Parts: sequence; C-alpha cells; structure tokens
Amino acid sequence: MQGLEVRSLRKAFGGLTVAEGIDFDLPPGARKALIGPNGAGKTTFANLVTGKLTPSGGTIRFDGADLGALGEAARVKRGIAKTFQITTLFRTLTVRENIRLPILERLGRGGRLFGRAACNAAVEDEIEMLLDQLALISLADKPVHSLAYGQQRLVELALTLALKPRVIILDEPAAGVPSSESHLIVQAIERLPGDLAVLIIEHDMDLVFRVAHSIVVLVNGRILTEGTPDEISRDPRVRQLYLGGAHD
Ligand SMILES: Nc1ncnc2c1ncn2[C@@H]1O[C@H](COP(=O)(O)OP(=O)(O)OP(=O)(O)O)[C@@H](O)[C@H]1O
Repeated sequence: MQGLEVRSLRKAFGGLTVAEGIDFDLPPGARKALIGPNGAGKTTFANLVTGKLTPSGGTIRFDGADLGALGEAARVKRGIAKTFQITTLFRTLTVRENIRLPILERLGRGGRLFGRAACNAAVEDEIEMLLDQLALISLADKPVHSLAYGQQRLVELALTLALKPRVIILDEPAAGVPSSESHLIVQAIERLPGDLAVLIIEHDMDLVFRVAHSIVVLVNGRILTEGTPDEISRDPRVRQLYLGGAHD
C-alpha cells in the first residue's frame, strides 16, 4: 500500500498501556484528524509514527516498508515529518532566514552537487515558493519575534514543508492561536500540496471539522471509531465522550 499503514500498534509505559490494537491508514492526499480526550494517547501515537517512541508491539509501514528499525532522522528522510514547535524557531532571524535553514539541512551534502550560484538560486526559489504557499511574502524580512502568534505557527509549518515531507503530522496547529487568526491556519492547511498525506492532531473542533475529510477518535489508547466529519458529529458515543453535543 502507498502511504502510512499502522497495524495492531501497542505501547505500554511500564504497566500503563497507552496504545492498544491501533490500525490506521494514511494514504497520499489524506486529510485525517486524530481527536480524543486529554490523555487518550494522541501524542503518543504521533511519537510512535515519527520514531520518537518505540512501540511495544505492532507494525508501522510506509509505502510497504517496515519503519520499525528506523530512528527519527531516517524517517524524516523517508518523508515523515511532524511540525516544528515555535520554540525551535530562531526568534531574532527573519522568516526567510528561518526557512532557509531546513532547506540547507535537507540538501546537506547533496547541495554540493550543484555549482554554488545554481544551488543558492534554487534554495532562494524554494524559499519564495514556501513564502507564497503560506501567504508569508509580506513578512519575509521581518524577525520572527515581531510576528503575530498565528503567523509564527505558519512559519513552523513552512519549516516542516521545507523538508519536503510526504506525510505531515500537524501537532495542535491552532494551539495558542487567537480565534481572530485561526483562519490563517485553516487556509494554510487547505493550501497544502494535494498529494501530501496530512494527519492533524487538534483540540479545536471547528478547525478539525473544517479541514479534515476523515476523523479518527481515540479513547484510552484505542480507536473508538473513524468516519467522515458528518458521521463523527452524529455518533452518540463521540458526542457524549468528547464533543459534549456541541456539533450539530
Ligand atoms: N513517557 C511517559 N511515561 C509514562 N506515561 C506516559 C508517558 N507519555 C505519556 N504517558 C501517558 O500516556 C497517556 C497518553 O498520553 P498522550 O500525551 O499521548 O495523550 P494525548 O491524547 O496526547 O493528551 P493531550 O490531549 O492532553 O495532549 C497518558 O496517560 C499519559 O500520562
């Protein structure tokens, strides 16, 4: 299968099982959200996929290949990326300078295959493309610390996209973003490349229902159900457990 394929995933911390029997697919182009109450195991699941945590059982495959033996950096090279956190941005550097760093990092030794001028031009073109994609062009030469919080979160996203991922895990993209700026995040997600597989972990249900085509509900480390936003919003178990009947 193309994309991410998780089977019977299990994780225990000592005697505490925080993921159990998780089957999960994320094909190219997916727009899937993972929701669930606090402590349901959403972050743990993301960390198992990125390789930050080692599973206690089960398999994680990408394009058919078992990722089990690969560490975090190797999985990023395969194309599996989780968003950077604002704390990793260089606050005194400009947006453009911040975006340049992961591109150069990605090119690594490969950058030397090009002549210096050609390489620099290619890097600058790529920065422009990302600035454009995330509607950051007018802010390109401003230091990150001068940006609104929602804009800083877009820079985070730009840095992650600079890794040219094929799977992207957006870890609470709207956390801390005032509601007056949340449309920036929605627009950015809507403008992600069509073939990118996107997993959104988010507490903001308005955002989830706007951008996700499919929603997985995790409770106590197990998948309770998966469905379209419409199906999920009508599921009485989900309403009772998580949504509090707020979504009609
Ligand atoms: N390193 C760890 N050692 C022991 N228990 C852990 C560890 N990391 C997470 N847990 C436990 O695993 C469970 C799932 O936590 P996790 O952070 O994955 O949930 P979550 O759904 O992301 O929660 P939130 O929505 O609050 O971020 C919780 O009971 C948590 O206390």
